Amino acid sequence: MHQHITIKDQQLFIEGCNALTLAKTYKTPLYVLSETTIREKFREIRTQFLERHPNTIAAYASKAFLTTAFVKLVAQEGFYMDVVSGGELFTALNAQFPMERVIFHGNNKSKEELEMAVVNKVGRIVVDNTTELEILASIAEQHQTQMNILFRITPGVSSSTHDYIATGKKDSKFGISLDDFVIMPAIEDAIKAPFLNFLGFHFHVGSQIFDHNSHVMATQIALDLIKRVKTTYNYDITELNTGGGFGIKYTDTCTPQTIGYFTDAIVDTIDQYCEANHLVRPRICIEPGRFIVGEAGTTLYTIGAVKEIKDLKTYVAVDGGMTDNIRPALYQAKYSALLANRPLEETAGEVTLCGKCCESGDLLVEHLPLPKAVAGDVVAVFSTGAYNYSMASHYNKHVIPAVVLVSGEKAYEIVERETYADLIKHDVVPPHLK
Ligand SMILES: Cc1ncc(COP(=O)(O)O)c(C=O)c1O
Ligand SMILES: N[C@@H](CCCC[NH3+])C(=O)O
Repeated sequence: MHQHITIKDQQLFIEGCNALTLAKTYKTPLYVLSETTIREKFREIRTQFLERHPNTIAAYASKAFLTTAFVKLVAQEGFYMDVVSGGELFTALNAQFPMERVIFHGNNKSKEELEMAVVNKVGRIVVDNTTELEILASIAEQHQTQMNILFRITPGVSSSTHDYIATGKKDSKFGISLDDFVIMPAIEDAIKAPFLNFLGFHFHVGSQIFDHNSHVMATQIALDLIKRVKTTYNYDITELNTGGGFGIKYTDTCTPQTIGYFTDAIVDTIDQYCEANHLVRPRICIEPGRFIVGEAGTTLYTIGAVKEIKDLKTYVAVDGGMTDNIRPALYQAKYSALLANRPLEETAGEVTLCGKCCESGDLLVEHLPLPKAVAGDVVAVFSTGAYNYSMASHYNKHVIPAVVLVSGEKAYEIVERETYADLIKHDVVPPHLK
């Protein structure tokens, strides 16, 4: 398992913190994040990408996991931040994240969101479609504010991942189509717009990818476009954002690569093409989310009901489920898990780890080898740092669990567990029902 997970005296530790003590102190379900692992991922990106190649920037894709403390951590690490909504932008603003380091994405940004981005002078807006281009040009003009923009393009490449997290295919809802009659007039409009500073292009081919081929193919397509912009408009593209998507380890079947495996291939492709075609080598940006925070997360649950169906299967139910981790239900995502109180005990067979929501599909791990589990046991599910807390829901009026950041032997609660009162605080009763 991951470096920050160890077993001492038959007990599971996350960094220097005993998982059972965390579960007892903060209650379960509980999201636990290893700060050391997160910082190690930032360091890997720095040494293998930012410091290895000139004129590069890296942004953290905040959709993977975002809280105020996390914004502070990203700021401290000196990274940029990708936001995709007014809510994510607000979280960054409220935590005093430097706005010039914000990259604002989204396939359907509202006028209000675009206005918020302009008023707060975010560093870059990634324009997703021509409607947005028109609206943004007029908002920037109204506010007499010069805005840096990129175009998200749909490179038309497929990547080997789940369909729902593949975003680079031609039929994707994201990005501007590369059909000539769509992209070329849009580029011309962007170059001419008095309050827009057109930097270049962005693509994102998908998520949880282990092979650099789709990134390289999309890079080549973007480079051909950069060359066309130069020959058609004599305009130098100065930035190319190649997105995120770098895969992590959920189970032993995953084969994650270093960040350098991806970025070396991307940078080499760009360097060679630009040299051969006498183009200005654009600044290269990446924006990983899962890679930075995914492996750092562990979710702790307490086991309740155990249902053995003779000769069929055994359900082991925990006190959370699809409300804190929707990924198995949404993408058939696989996870690995251990009993935190008896991590070394021999397995008694395979079980289905399920949640407590009123859905048959509320399963966390199928075919999980586990010792004989009983009520009160604590189970740890690994690699839950990305797209778990950020995709949590209130289905069945479950409260969203607390998040604890551990660093060595210290544990810091960075999100408090919700209360039942939180669940109804926005309810309004009209007069005739009072
Ligand atoms: C535009 C964009 N950038 C970055 C990411 C981050 O992806 P990942 O968490 O797979 O690195 C996503 C999400 O898939 C995205 O849509
Ligand atoms: N939410 C997805 C990742 C983002 C996909 C689209 N940008 C996941 O859990 O894998």
